[in-house]
Amino acid sequence: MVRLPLKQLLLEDPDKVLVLDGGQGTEMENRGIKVANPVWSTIPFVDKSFWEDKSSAQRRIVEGMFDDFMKAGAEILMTVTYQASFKSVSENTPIKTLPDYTNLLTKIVDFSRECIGEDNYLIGTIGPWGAHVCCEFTGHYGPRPESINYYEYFRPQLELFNTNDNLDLIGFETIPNVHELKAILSWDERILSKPFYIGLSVHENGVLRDGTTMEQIGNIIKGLGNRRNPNLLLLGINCVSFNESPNILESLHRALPDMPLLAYPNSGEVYDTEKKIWNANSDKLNSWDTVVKRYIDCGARIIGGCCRTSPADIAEVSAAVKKYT
Ligand SMILES: C[S+](C)CC[C@H](N)C(=O)O
Ligand SMILES: N[C@@H](CCS)C(=O)O
Ligand SMILES: [Zn+2]
Repeated sequence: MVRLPLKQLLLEDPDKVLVLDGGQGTEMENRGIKVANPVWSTIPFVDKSFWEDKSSAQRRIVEGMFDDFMKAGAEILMTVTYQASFKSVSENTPIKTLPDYTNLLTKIVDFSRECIGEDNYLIGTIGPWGAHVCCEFTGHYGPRPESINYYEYFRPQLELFNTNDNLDLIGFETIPNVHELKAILSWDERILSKPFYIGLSVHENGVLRDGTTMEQIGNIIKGLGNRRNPNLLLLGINCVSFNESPNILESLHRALPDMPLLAYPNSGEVYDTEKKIWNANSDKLNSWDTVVKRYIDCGARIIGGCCRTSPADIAEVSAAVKKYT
């Protein structure tokens, strides 16, 4: 293997900050793939022609997207599997059985590795339980969020990601609810046997979407003691307000000063879950240069962009990372 194992890289090179890619689902949409559907950005992979015709238009779009993020400086990239849980896929596409699902996910992971080559790192991304009911920006998980069987929901995707050597890291993204967070944190190395991170979905007022404070999250993690899964490499924020993201990351850093962090905010636009469109919010008060510096100052080791950020944004992230490391 050309690249060092990620855990080793983060430990042995404490000044290294990895540049992540940008918002894949929305970038695919910019390039002509209609992602407004129940499996969202997984949609092109469900079409047989994606695999049968290597020059299909959709395949070229996804390859072009990976290429442009790498040209912009990304050195750690994601599989497009945010809304590819077994539940989402089997309820909304012709892929109904576990073997067919496993086959699909394996093809997506292996294709992504081919796109990014052996030098770059690959993250197997897993959206939250709330993604399939579109409540990752509210955290409203119904009357008894503590009773949801999160493991059952994640297991098929997780088991495949654990064992596929093309993946360096598993990424739980946009987690908005503390019960879901606690469930993930309770899983030991038998369930999560590969390095992983958790990206929190945080309101612009600085609390998790369900109201949990960063201080409370810090206490939950500290309270794990020696039950903490050693594969938890990073904690951070994703798809959060661009303007507020440095303040939010700083509050997470105050709560957990020794924790390696990651940050990939969205463009600042706000998602309309009914119409599946993005609406302008407030003007950008900061530049990537400013936010990246503040992320690095509080211990960020992976920095990139989430929804509605493009290769042009990642080029700015990359320039700032070079400047401040
Ligand atoms: C991060 S959001 C834009 C993903 C899409 C959402 N869960 C939906 O289904 O519309
Ligand atoms: N990795 C996903 C995150 C959605 S919030 C994407 O970029 O589409
Ligand atoms: Zn996002």
